[in-house]
Amino acid sequence: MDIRQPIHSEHARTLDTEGLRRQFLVEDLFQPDRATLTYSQIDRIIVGGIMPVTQPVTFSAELGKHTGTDYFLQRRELGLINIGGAARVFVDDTQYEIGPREALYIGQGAKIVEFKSVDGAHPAKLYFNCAPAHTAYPTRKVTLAEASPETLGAPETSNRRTIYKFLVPDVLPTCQLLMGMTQLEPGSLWNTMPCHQHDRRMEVYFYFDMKADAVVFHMLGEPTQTRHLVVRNEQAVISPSWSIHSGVGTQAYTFIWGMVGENQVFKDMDHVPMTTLR
Ligand SMILES: O=C[C@H](O)[C@@H](O)CC(=O)C(=O)O
Ligand SMILES: [Zn+2]
Repeated sequence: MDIRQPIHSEHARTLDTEGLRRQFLVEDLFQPDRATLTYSQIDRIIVGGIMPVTQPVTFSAELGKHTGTDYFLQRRELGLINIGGAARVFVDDTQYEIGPREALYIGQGAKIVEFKSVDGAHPAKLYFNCAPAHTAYPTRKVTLAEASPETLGAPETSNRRTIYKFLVPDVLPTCQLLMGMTQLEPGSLWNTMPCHQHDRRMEVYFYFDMKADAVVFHMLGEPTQTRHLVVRNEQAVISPSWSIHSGVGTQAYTFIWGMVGENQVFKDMDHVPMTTLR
């Protein structure tokens, strides 16, 4: 488990490229036959990836040591979106078929969780966010069609994109986790500009669908103290509540966003006027 401490905005201002990457960037999310986990002490979100190739993957009993519980999800909920080949997920006594671009919400208290690829030659890639939870809401699969798609932006501003809201209160109840996927149209490069903050929630962006030589310049920092990270395919960025989160790619890309914190109101954003940015 990679542990990331919370970070004050005044500290973040002083960092160079390597320092910013160490604090905010999550790399190597998908490793064969194991789960990778990055634990941020900001709202205690865990960001990770699971890629079963030759054998099933489970959450090891040792994870309970990190969470101080008998088993990993005893006091946590988990949301995942599959960006790879078809997956089969076992949650206690139930089996779920999670196809490409489908999501699964696993409610608090799930004891035995196992992840398999249907075909190891086209392995599943399960990107997940996991957060502390206070009650057990039902485990449920959510398809792309159920994710209430919303298309925003325009070709003139290079930000035409569709937001699929998978885990939001309109679709299903969760304790605090919100998750969705935003897909850019070919030729569109910008996400989330004009940008925003939400003091009440932290957020994590995970970029994918990118060629090996493509990059996204991900913008972070306070609106008057912006910085950037060069992000490559299948890497994630942790965004504290005080930070903007927006990006521009060298080609179109897709990203998964996940939020935890005070409320679950997707539209509750503090929009940053373009004239404020520095
Ligand atoms: O708080 C909401 C999140 O930042 C994202 O949903 C924004 C996003 O997907 C986009 O504008 O493309
Ligand atoms: Zn946001």
